[in-house]
Amino acid sequence: MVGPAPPVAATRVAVRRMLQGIRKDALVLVACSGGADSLALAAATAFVAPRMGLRAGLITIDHGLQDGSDRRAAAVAAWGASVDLRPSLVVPVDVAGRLGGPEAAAREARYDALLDTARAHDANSVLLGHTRDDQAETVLLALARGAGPRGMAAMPDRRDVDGVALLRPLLDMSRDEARKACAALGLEPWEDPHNLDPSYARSRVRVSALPSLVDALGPGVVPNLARTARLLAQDAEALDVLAAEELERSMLEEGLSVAMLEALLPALRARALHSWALSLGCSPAALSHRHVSALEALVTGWHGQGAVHLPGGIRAARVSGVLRVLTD
Ligand SMILES: Nc1ncnc2c1ncn2[C@@H]1O[C@H](COP(=O)(O)OP(=O)(O)OP(=O)(O)O)[C@@H](O)[C@H]1O
Repeated sequence: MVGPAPPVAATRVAVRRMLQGIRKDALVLVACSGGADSLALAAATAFVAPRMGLRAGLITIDHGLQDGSDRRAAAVAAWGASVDLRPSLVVPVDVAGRLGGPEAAAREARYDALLDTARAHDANSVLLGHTRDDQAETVLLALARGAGPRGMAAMPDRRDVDGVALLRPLLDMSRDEARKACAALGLEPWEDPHNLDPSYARSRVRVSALPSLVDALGPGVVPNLARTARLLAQDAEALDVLAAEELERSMLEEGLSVAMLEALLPALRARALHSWALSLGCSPAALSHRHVSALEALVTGWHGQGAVHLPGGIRAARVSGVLRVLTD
């Protein structure tokens, strides 16, 4: 008997590994845009899940940003149903009115919709098709933007958000393998025109910056960037735990103790202030390192007495030795 083509087998092994340990009675949803990565992922899940006694469905988000996006989403969902991924759902989202740039807004709307839909269908996990190439691109982009270790830290292969696990089985695979898996299965992935549109920084990284680095330094660049991202994620996790403890210690009834924050190592201080801003209700997509730097300047006294404007109309100021939110 002839087995599946190697890239198809690799996607199935990756999905099987990820799904081990998933509760049998719950539903698994594959987030599928119709692109090569998530199509290969969905095909592997359709094959593997029933053999593991799991129920698997598909969800495709219609961001409504391109003409015909509703028809494409319907076609993806129809394909899902045809391979017995059920339910196979189209979920439209409203990207307008979200904070941040268009990419960040679409991402935030997408994740909200994925998590809400998972909860509504009693799914305990959502599978995402990110690959090693996505990791490498993210690191490079974050490096170029000066985002710091937090921005360069790898996407984890598992993240739990209020009872729903976001799982990324293909993180050790390349995009090329995903494409080959689709080709071997006779699937025709959709090419998102945004992925090639040079007005998006991520597209420029994907189409020219990363390939130039590979040309100059060899193919090891992509896995090495992905490895860097994993190492940074480990460091970031450790620092986040320490920063959370320091933030708690700095919390006084009237606000955050400036003296306590001032005594912290800069890496912990920046993280503690970032978490504080999030706890005030700032959207993660809109909160940038500039906001955190401005808060740090307040703490270290470089900002004078003025208030710092945070996303969402929140104003923070240093008043009598504490940082606190100003209300109008
Ligand atoms: N419109 C969508 N509907 C459902 N899931 C999506 C959608 N867009 C992205 N995703 C999920 O998020 C993952 C990452 O998407 P992103 O757009 O960052 O990467 P991509 O390389 O273009 O992915 P793909 O080739 O799978 O579309 C996808 O693999 C998929 O699991």
